[in-house]
Amino acid sequence: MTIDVRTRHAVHYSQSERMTSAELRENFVIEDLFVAGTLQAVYTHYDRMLVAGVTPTQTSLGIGSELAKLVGADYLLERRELGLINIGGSGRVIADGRAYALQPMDGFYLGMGTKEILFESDNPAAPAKFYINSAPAHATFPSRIISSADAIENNLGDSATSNKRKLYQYLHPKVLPTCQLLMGLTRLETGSVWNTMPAHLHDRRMEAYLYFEIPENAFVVHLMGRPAVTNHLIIRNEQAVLSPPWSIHCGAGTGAYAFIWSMAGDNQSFTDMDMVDMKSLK
Ligand SMILES: O=C[C@H](O)[C@@H](O)CC(=O)C(=O)O
Ligand SMILES: [Zn+2]
Repeated sequence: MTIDVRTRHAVHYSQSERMTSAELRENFVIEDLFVAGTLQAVYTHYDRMLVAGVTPTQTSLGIGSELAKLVGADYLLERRELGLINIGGSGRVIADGRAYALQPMDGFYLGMGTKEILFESDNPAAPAKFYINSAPAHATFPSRIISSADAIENNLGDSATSNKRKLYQYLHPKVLPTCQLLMGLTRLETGSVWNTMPAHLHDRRMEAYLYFEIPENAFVVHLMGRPAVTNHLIIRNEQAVLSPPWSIHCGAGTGAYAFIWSMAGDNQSFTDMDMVDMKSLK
């Protein structure tokens, strides 16, 4: 199958707090997003966010009728917008006949109304890996590349607390208008391992994390749950985590790593976070 589509239902914390590790993974971890020559899609009921990984090799891969059917439209972006960041080799997106070349770590926004979408890699041996998020939209904003240089750089954390990191805002109101989607990339500095510490909540926006640049034997311990009832998820390279509105989302790696965070929901204010008192974590 070159296109695989799965659905994830929204989960109440009273259920997740009783789950085994395997059940938590089935509901909150996406293990195989980047499978050579395929499009892997997960339709979540958190703000109807669609999370997908596209890894084109010899031939192009397109967003076709399976995803249109999934959202009950003539084509996926009939009433949706799409954002992506390329975490693989160079490649391109062809949108309604127009080609957009994307280097590693380049981002891309496709506005509502785009009908035909194809993905290609320059070199099948080092394929592009397009990490995609799509959310419902109400207006058409211009499609455009957000190069890694266009993203807004923020310096966060401190090496003394092992959380020194650079956070790049790609899909952000200061960079370009979108309906819902916010998207960016955070990279830990060597020797730092903690992301999003101290942790926060934002009940009005869901969030997804795609962890990458994790060496083979390394991993990230991602923390989820209500602050007083946390669970952990062991995350390997290029696995994603769905973060429900009621959940903290932070983690520590066995070394440095990077991740793409993205959000959809009621506002686009990146700084709208309810900080959690770290003394309350259990
Ligand atoms: O709501 C914002 C998100 O949780 C992330 O952007 C946080 C993050 O990447 C970090 O602190 O490193
Ligand atoms: Zn957050």
